[in-house]
Amino acid sequence: MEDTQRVLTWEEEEEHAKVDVWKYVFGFVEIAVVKCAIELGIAEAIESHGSPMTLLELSSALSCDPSHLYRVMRVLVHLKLFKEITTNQLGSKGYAQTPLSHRLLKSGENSMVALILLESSPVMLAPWHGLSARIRGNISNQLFEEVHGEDIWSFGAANPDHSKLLNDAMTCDVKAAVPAVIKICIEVFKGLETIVDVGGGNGTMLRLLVEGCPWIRGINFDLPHVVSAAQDCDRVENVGGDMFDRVPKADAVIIKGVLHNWGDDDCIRILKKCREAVPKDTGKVIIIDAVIDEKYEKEDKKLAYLKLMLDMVMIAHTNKGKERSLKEWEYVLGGAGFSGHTITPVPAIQYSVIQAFP
Ligand SMILES: C[S@@+](CC[C@H](N)C(=O)[O-])C[C@H]1O[C@@H](n2cnc3c(N)ncnc32)[C@H](O)[C@@H]1O
Repeated sequence: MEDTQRVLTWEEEEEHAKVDVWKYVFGFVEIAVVKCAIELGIAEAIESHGSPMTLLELSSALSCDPSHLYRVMRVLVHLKLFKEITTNQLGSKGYAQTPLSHRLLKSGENSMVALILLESSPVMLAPWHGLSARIRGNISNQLFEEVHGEDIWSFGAANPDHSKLLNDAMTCDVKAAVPAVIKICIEVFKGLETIVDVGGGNGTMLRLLVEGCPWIRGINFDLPHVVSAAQDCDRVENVGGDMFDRVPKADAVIIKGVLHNWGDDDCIRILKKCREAVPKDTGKVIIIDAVIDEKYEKEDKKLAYLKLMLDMVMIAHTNKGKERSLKEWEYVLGGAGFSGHTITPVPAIQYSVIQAFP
């Protein structure tokens, strides 16, 4: 995509830098204020009120001190999470929802609450303090393990509340991604009678998939402690196990947001198990993950940045996980013995659909 913006002079950049650097001083404040909004239930209060709320209405509904709430709302309005609109001819103002604040509702198809609460939890924030030590190689363990004494999946097995938050957080992402995938890639699922979702978490992806493609039956496959808390759903069977040992057989495997948690060697091991689980002549493995466009040619800048942030998250929270470029995907797919693949970027989200053929 051609960049039509004029290149700034050093002096102009210097002027911007004076203000821009504060983003790195107080960047965490945005997350803290959004977390505060979620915990106070601001979006719920305005939603159940049914129309814009004045400061006094909102502070009384939330049992908050109006002067403090006013300051929080001033930031949230500045961030365009909520908007302040004139509600009558006398010029009274009220706070109203936006598409972003709808994502701060605890329930609902667009909710991102669990994901925000997970990533801003003390458990997930703690490893970030060791990022430079990890990059220098002063910490050989994964950062998460260094801080919590075990990897993220064992930690989840021992801490059911954290495991639930993690699975609920993944559900937020699935609800945003799967309808977009089905819309652009319905052909991928035609002709499949059975599909196994490897690392399928609480089964939300398969629920949405069998709803969108009613000809499919699914197997939700994940670690035993994860599937034991999975939801029951018609035409979906929950199976516990370890993807490094075996993957249940089906016409196709789908695997979303799992391979980026692992280094190349582990990825190849997982992909080999996936390849062995599907018929050699008609089967396929459908990978839903990010593909980093290293040339930044055709990409939306916000999505490109999101993928780079996700890549940092992989360093903080996994051992050798990473977001992969096209070449890196080709390497692991080739290493796992696939004969060919196609890649379809899904518009407006960070993922591509990679179909790999045995
Ligand atoms: C980042 S989550 C992705 C969940 C879901 N696919 C999604 O996209 O929302 C990774 C999943 O891999 C599962 N997992 C980790 N190790 C596993 C293993 N050895 N065998 C099966 N599943 C595993 C985790 O329990 C978790 O549900």
